[in-house]
Amino acid sequence: MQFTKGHGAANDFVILADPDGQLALTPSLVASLCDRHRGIGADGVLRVVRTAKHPEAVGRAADAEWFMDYWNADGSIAEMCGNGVRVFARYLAVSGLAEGASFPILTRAGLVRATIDGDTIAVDMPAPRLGAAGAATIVPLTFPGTAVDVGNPHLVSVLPDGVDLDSLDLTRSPGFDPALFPAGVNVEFVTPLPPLDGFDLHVRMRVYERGSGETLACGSGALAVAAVALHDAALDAGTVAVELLGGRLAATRTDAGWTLAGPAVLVATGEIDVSALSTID
Ligand SMILES: N[C@H](CCC[C@H](N)C(=O)O)C(=O)O
Repeated sequence: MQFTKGHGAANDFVILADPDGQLALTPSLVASLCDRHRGIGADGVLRVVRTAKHPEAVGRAADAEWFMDYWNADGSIAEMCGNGVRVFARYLAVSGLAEGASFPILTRAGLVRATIDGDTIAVDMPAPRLGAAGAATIVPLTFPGTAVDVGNPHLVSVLPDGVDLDSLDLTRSPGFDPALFPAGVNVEFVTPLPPLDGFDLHVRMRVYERGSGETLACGSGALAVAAVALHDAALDAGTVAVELLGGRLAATRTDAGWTLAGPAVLVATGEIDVSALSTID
């Protein structure tokens, strides 16, 4: 089976071209592909399938030719992946499956439009919906967090003064109330940075992703963090520079909606011997 490897700000993905939806992807196969020692290694899998050929997307073919079937590294499925859909767009453009610099892509969280500008790919994203500030507490850190829905669930905690982002142990999932997030949640920790020319706000974040653990970048998480930062600054529009371990993403709100922009690059292609993948059950 052919694959392509790509990443957006070091949030990396195995891309599987499956235009007719023939691949029998399973949680076990996805987890094996994402295994960084026994498989290819990635934070997730992007399956490229024609909208008309995916059972979850039937009827939407008129909106977009391609559907992003996103899977987390543990084999779970997620509704949205902001870095993934940007890498997906790069793949469509490079492989000639999409024409022009701007085109629609269907995701489980709805339709997004990707716009390619050299090394940068921007996507319009679902408008983040904020829950009540402080309604969710991250334990045992006991930091208050704000739930943010970006099509997928996020819990954003602005660190108290004096708490160093690098001091957080994100080798395991931060605790949260499962009653608040029955399907799990991506947890972001954010701290302000000094102003940066060309941006209204400047922050730094780390993230423990649902289904993938700590990743070097999270696009939907950057949008969730930007939404909380703009809200806390009483700004109803603006561009937030979000520094992540893997690089910088820009999250912008205008009265037309929200966009996420940053690098998206394809680094390799190869052949998978599926029979040699140890299934991780
Ligand atoms: N782990 C996330 C999906 C990937 C999100 C992230 N990689 C991004 O770029 O948005 C979830 O289960 O909702």
